[in-house]
Amino acid sequence: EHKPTISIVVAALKPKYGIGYQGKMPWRLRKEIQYFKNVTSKTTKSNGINAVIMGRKTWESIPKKFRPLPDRINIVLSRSFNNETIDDSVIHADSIENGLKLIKGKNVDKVFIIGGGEIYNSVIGSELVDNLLITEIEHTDPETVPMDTFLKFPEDKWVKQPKSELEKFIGEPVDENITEGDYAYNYTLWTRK
Ligand SMILES: NC(=O)C1=CN([C@@H]2O[C@H](COP(=O)(O)OP(=O)(O)OC[C@H]3O[C@@H](n4cnc5c(N)ncnc54)[C@H](OP(=O)(O)O)[C@@H]3O)[C@@H](O)[C@H]2O)C=CC1
Ligand SMILES: COc1ccc(Oc2cccc3nc(N)nc(N)c23)cc1
Repeated sequence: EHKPTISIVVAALKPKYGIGYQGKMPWRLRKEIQYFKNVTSKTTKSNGINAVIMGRKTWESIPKKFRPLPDRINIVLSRSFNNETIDDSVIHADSIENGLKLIKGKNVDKVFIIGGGEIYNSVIGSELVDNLLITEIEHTDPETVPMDTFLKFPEDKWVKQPKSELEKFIGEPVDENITEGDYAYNYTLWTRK
């Protein structure tokens, strides 16, 4: 069984890497949402499937009719969960390690940690995480964008890869310098130094 790569995938507003406000994302970037759906769903492994790992609060803020996120195994983390497989697409676990144990044998290709703030910041220091897929967002006046959740990642421990490496990881070309309203953003891949 090949060991799946584990990547954080997040959209963050520079320079403070803000990611949320009052339980929501402070922006709605249509092409960026498409990128997120495509990257986390696309698998190059024959009859493979990807898994997404999220915190209980992020799961609860997905409207019932839209969860689980389709075409991906959804692993939800809560300290009060027993480790159990709920159905073909949903797994409950009390840690990432225990969640990963429950997907063994399911032909999982890539694993993506999709939020939220507490999950990101509790795993970003862990050796478990191989890649950071950060959509780096810029704004004409970032201080005017309301934020209360920030990605705390040690920039000295990670190195931003060239776009060619990101495209290799995803398996297709990516746009650059995308603008939507007052936002401009680029997709990036970071690996450990
Ligand atoms: N910009 C972006 O790309 C994204 C931003 N976000 C933003 O993040 C915010 C939501 O994040 P947040 O409120 O922190 O909630 P999370 O989605 O991170 O969920 C937090 C819950 O996850 C569980 N949990 C956290 N750490 C662990 C751990 N180490 N082991 C087991 N369970 C754990 C706990 O559940 P319990 O309490 O049940 O024990 C905790 O209460 C929102 O603002 C959302 O918009 C979310 C996704 C993407
Ligand atoms: C409320 O549920 C969710 C909230 C956020 C979420 O993650 C995202 C949603 C939309 C776009 C996203 N873009 C990137 N780069 N990373 C994420 N994790 C995203 C996924 C589910």
